[in-house]
Amino acid sequence: MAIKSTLPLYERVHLKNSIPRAVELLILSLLISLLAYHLISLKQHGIPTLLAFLCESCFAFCWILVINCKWNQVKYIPYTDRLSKVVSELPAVDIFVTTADAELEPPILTMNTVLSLLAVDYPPQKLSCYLSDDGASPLTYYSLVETSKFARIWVPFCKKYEISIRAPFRYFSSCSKPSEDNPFEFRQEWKTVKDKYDMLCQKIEAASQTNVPSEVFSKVDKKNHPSILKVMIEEEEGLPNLVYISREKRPKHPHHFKAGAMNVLTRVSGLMTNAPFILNVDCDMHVNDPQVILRAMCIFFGVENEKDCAFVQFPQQFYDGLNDDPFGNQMVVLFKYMAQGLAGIQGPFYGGTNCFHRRKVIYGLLPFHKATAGKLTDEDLEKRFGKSNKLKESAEQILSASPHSQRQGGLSSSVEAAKLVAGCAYEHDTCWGTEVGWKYGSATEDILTGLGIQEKGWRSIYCTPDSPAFLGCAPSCGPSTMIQTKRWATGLLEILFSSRSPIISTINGNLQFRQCLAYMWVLIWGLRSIPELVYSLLPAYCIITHSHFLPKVNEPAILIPVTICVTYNLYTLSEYLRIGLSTRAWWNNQRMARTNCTSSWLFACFSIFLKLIGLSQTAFEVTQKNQSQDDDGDDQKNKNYGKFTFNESPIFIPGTTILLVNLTALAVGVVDFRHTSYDESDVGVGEIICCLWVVLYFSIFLKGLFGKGKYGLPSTTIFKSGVMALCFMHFCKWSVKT
Ligand SMILES: O=c1ccn([C@@H]2O[C@H](COP(=O)(O)OP(=O)(O)O[C@H]3O[C@H](CO)[C@@H](O)[C@H](O)[C@H]3O)[C@@H](O)[C@H]2O)c(=O)[nH]1
Ligand SMILES: [Mn+2]
Repeated sequence: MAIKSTLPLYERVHLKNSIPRAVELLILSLLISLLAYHLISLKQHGIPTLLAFLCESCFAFCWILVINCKWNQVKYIPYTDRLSKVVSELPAVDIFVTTADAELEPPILTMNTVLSLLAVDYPPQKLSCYLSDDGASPLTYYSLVETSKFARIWVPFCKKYEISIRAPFRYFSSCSKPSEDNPFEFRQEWKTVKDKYDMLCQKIEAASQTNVPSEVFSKVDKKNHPSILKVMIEEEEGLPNLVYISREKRPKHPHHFKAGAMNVLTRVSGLMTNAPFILNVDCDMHVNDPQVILRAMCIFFGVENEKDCAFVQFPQQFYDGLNDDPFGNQMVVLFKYMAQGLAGIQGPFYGGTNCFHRRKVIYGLLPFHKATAGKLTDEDLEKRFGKSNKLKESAEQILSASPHSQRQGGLSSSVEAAKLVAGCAYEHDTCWGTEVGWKYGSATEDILTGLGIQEKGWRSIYCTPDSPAFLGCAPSCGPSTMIQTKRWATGLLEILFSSRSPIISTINGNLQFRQCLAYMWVLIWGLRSIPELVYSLLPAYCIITHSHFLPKVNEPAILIPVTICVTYNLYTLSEYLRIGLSTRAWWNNQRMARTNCTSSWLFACFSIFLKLIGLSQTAFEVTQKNQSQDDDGDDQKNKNYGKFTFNESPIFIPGTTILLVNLTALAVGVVDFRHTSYDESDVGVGEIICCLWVVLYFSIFLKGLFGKGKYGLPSTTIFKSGVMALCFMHFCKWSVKT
């Protein structure tokens, strides 16, 4: 028995990566040689070389950050079968789901997420699921009422037959009919459950067409309403608790978007169930692996030192992803190598969803303080957590790590107190949003909150079971992809330029130096747009002005950029091929990376600039979540499957401009080439090839020039870009004269 209990609950495996490391260092040394070459030839070539030198210095710096992130690849493997031998009683877990807009986030998706959570393999009496609805939508409310009824047959069905997929829409689409080999009883029940699920879908669909009748929602304005709170399932045999919350909103009070919603969820659940662990997911992220909570518990209970695991982050993966990831938003490679590398430093960043937290960490506990409550007076508690006595009590319980005492009365008895802590004035003069809970001040509240945890010295753990733990949807058209990446880059810059930047945390706090570099890698996304923009115009500039930034083809130094280009592309390609992705996916992602960088990230820079000079505020634009691409006919659909779409947004101007400039430069280059013999020509072959390469990278826009409808660039965008391109040409001419 003694032997059994010493079996570890998880294993930490170092993955061998000597070859990638060697290639990374090779690329770095080549970059340094290129810089040296530019430095030497600075006098001879002037401005273009200087610009190239500056841009390449930025690229080299980013590359160092990348190498740092990827250096130690680590994987965690939890052993759920050992859990019951080590942990006699599983702890309670409060689950938070956030939704904000019933149109962009169809309630049926949210309901599937909720159902998949209610049906996980974990003692149901230990689970409570809280849905926060920032849209205060009667439809979402109604859907949840109906879902709670359906849950009463769905959950027992899943458990009885050990159904492997517990989001009904995924289950029924993967299994359209049980085979005849199944027992009669199962087939019968399957039919009933399927009929009930279809009915649920129909009801929600019908309700979305009409105004939903509801006594709770008479005259609710979603931007101006009191807290709405309803316990839908309470301590029922075999079912977790289920609670609906729509926090109070008033026009004059900032609501802090998702972070605000998370803090309300934390307080309300603190009053009602106060579980020591919290799982949070976005409304589109359903559970794909029913054992996921058990896996997380293996890690929480398996770590020798609590400090090593503030939170357990699972990767974001997506279902029904378009083939070969045309929009570059499935981020498979990113999650694989980057997050796995972070796992080898101080742990992964918090990703905002698919993450298990310790409640006490969210409450701001320091890792080396096992319990602080002894030292906290009532006044301290009030300053941190606000006026609610019940909340103060519950927080004290969490911070003092006193054994979980039985709640007085059920959830329903806390409804009034809970409405109070869900009020928009509750956080006044408290630490919510600063030292307690999810942090305010960035559109990427996840990174900011995770940084706040890690700077205290906590570590985190990245868990990647073979079958995806959670699955969600990725944006399915051009504009929403761009808006999402713009929001991320904006939020990240907000952190970089705030007093909470990781540099300060490393100097004053307990953030490890290498972790700080890792944060820098992600925080500077927006800034990278500037050197990339310059670099994508540089070859064109050189061709038009008959200057050079690359060595001539007959100089031996030309081998440096050529080798960088070949090695870098083979290296990134191998990352895709090693995990079974296609060459096409690699190319699509490279292309999107350039597009995102010079468009969305550039706009992020603009919006941060406007914010810094006090002209505007940043907001959280919710991503559209439905997979159906469009309402065109079926044939049409197949032909346009995965094709990039555009709209009037100015975000498409930089990409179009870059394309137009490079096309013009190519034309100029070809003409020049034909009018002069090779030897006397100033046109650099290297520059021409670069121009071509840029055109290939921006081929999305090339297609957009000729596309029809939403697959084409709007004529106003083309016109504006044309004007910008002309200005650039003018600038080139002017710069030669002076
Ligand atoms: O005012 C708001 C805005 C958003 N949300 C919710 O926040 C979640 C994430 O929003 P989404 O539009 O899906 O953004 P994504 O860019 O897909 O989200 C990623 O990036 C966010 C940070 O930018 C993280 O918070 C998310 O967890 C992460 O999945 C969704 O459940 C929303 O319902 C709210 O509850 N209230
Ligand atoms: Mn999302």
